[in-house]
Amino acid sequence: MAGNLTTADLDAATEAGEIDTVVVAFPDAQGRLVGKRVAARFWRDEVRGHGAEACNYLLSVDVDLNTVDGYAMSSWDKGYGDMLLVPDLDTLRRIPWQPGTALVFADLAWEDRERVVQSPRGILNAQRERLAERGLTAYAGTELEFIVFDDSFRDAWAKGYTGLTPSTDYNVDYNLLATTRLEPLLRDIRLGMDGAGMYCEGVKGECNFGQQEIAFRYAEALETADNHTLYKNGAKEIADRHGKSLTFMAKFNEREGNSCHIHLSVRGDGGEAVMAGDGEHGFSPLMEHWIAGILATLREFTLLYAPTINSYKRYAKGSFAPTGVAWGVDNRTCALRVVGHGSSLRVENRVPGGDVNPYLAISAIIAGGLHGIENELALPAPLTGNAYAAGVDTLPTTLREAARLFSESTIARAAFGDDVVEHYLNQARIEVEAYDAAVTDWERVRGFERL
Ligand SMILES: NC(=O)CC[C@H](N)C(=O)O
Repeated sequence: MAGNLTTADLDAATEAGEIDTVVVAFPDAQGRLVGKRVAARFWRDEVRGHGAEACNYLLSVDVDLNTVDGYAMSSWDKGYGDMLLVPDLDTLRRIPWQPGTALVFADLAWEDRERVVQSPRGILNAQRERLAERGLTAYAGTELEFIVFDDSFRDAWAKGYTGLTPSTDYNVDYNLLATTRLEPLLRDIRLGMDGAGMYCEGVKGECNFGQQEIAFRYAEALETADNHTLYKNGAKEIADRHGKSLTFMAKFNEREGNSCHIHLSVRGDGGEAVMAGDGEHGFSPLMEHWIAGILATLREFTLLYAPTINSYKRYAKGSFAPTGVAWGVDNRTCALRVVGHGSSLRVENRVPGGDVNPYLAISAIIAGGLHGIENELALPAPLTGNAYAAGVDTLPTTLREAARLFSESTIARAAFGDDVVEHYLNQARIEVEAYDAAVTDWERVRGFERL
């Protein structure tokens, strides 16, 4: 079970007055946690059995919750009606950093209980089902980096996010001195997440000023995506209480960006390892096809790994973020880095940044891997040495290019369906148009006096 509360536990905690609020949550199209807080007695009497409702515009608004055109599932013409939030009771958990609170994830359905296919959980469930048809299960771990600032979120907003003070004054990769100053916050986040049913492995400093990475143990793919979403929300809530702010944006400044490397392996129905074998590098044929499929779809699926304008700023040579389509064995310059042995053998996909929607990125990895298996794709030779200088195909360098590649992908349409492809193409189109219309600080600094 993914959460740490049974419905009976929750009823008992409600009866004892320990829990009074249940958050009914789901990831939106940007991968943000949204939903409602309901009274625990109302949860017990109504929501647990019948679900709750939310406006269907929540999957088709921009970051700022503006209603925007072009979405088939929801529009002014369709009246912006409701979707049903169907609680996934396996995800029920305590939220220790909020008093008297529990949380449950919900799947999104229409009134007739049909899946909302464009919903991130729905998309991942569809890919999990494709794997299950082959007797396979995916296990994933997501490694989110973030930067901590001494400014509160509200002060940072008021300053337009300029002139912020990072919580350390220098590169803190593996640092155990300056990062100690952050321990009260980092420890609260780690213990909070443990109390919400996650297995926190630890924290380490990273290269940018104030940059950190908290690691969690891998879990079944849906559980990991849910935990990732809750953790991002919770880390910000806990930072807020400490009067600090933190960001997962892919590239905050011109130094190192925030990655979200995704480690993923598949196993058989009985939990047995299927990726290790007698082939070259200790791979099974399935593993060879799997990597080949992820590699072959890397460019056309980049939209699902890198969903914002900002995502593409991270792909800088020599930054530890990838720029080229290559795989290697324990090679951090490659987009795909193979690590582990035996049952821990896995592919680390280094393309996603901290702004990724994990449900979509994990779905892309599974769909890519299945494409490789179904077509028995041959694995190219691994890249040894510096992938930045290897002259390999490059990842798309803009959201516009990634959207074009995704729109032309017959593999994406076969794997996800046209409804899903069109939905996320529209999201990209809206984002590109908003960016094209914005005049930025960079332009003013270059042009105001000197041009
Ligand atoms: N730990 C690392 O490999 C650093 C990753 C780097 N911060 C990125 O954005 O990809």
